[in-house]
Amino acid sequence: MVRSYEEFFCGYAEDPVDLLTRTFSEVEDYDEMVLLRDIRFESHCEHHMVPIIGVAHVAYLPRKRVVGISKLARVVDAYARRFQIQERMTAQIANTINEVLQPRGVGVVIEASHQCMTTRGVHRPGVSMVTSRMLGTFRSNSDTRREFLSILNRPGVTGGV
Ligand SMILES: Nc1nc2c(ncn2[C@@H]2O[C@H](COP(=O)(O)OP(=O)(O)OP(=O)(O)O)[C@@H](O)[C@H]2O)c(=O)[nH]1
Repeated sequence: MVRSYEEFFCGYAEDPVDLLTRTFSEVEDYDEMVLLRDIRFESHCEHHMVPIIGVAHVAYLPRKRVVGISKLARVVDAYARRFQIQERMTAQIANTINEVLQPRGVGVVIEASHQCMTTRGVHRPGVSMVTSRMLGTFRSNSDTRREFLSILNRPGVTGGV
C-alpha cells in the first residue's frame, strides 16, 4: 500500500521546471504549432483522494526553444501525481511551459472523469470535465486557438500506436 501511494504522489519529488530546461536549438527555425495530444494521466482529487483519470492536450508556439516532446508528458505527470483539482493542474502545466520555454503561446486542454462524482456522492457515471488554459497567442488570437482546438477534433494518424 505504501508503495502504491508513493507512486500515486511521486509528482511532489519532480521539478517540472527541470524537465523543460534542456531544449533543442537546431530545428531550422521551426516556429509552427507543436501539439502533443491525448496524454493520458492519472491524478487524485484533493478533496476525496479518489482518482481523476483523463487526457491532456498540450500545445505551444515555439520562440527559438523546442523541447523534447516526451518532456511535455512528463510535466503533465509531475503535476498529475499530486493531490489536485483539475483547474489548478491545467493552469500549472500551461504556466510552467510558458515560464520556462517563453514561447509565443501555450494551450492546454484537459478532459477528465472524476471518480468522486462518478462512483460516490452525486453518482453520475459518464460525466467528464473539460478545462483549458490559453496563454499568449492562444489567448489573443482566435485563429491560433481555433487551429489548436480543431486538431483535437481530428482523428489521429497513428491510430493510437
Ligand atoms: N520535439 C521533438 N522531440 C523529440 C522528437 N523525437 C524525439 N524527441 C524527444 O527527444 C528527447 C530526447 O531527450 P533525452 O532526455 O535525451 O531522452 P530520454 O532520456 O530518452 O528522455 P525520455 O524520452 O523523456 O525518457 C525526448 O524528450 C524525446 O521524446 C521529435 O521529433 N521532436
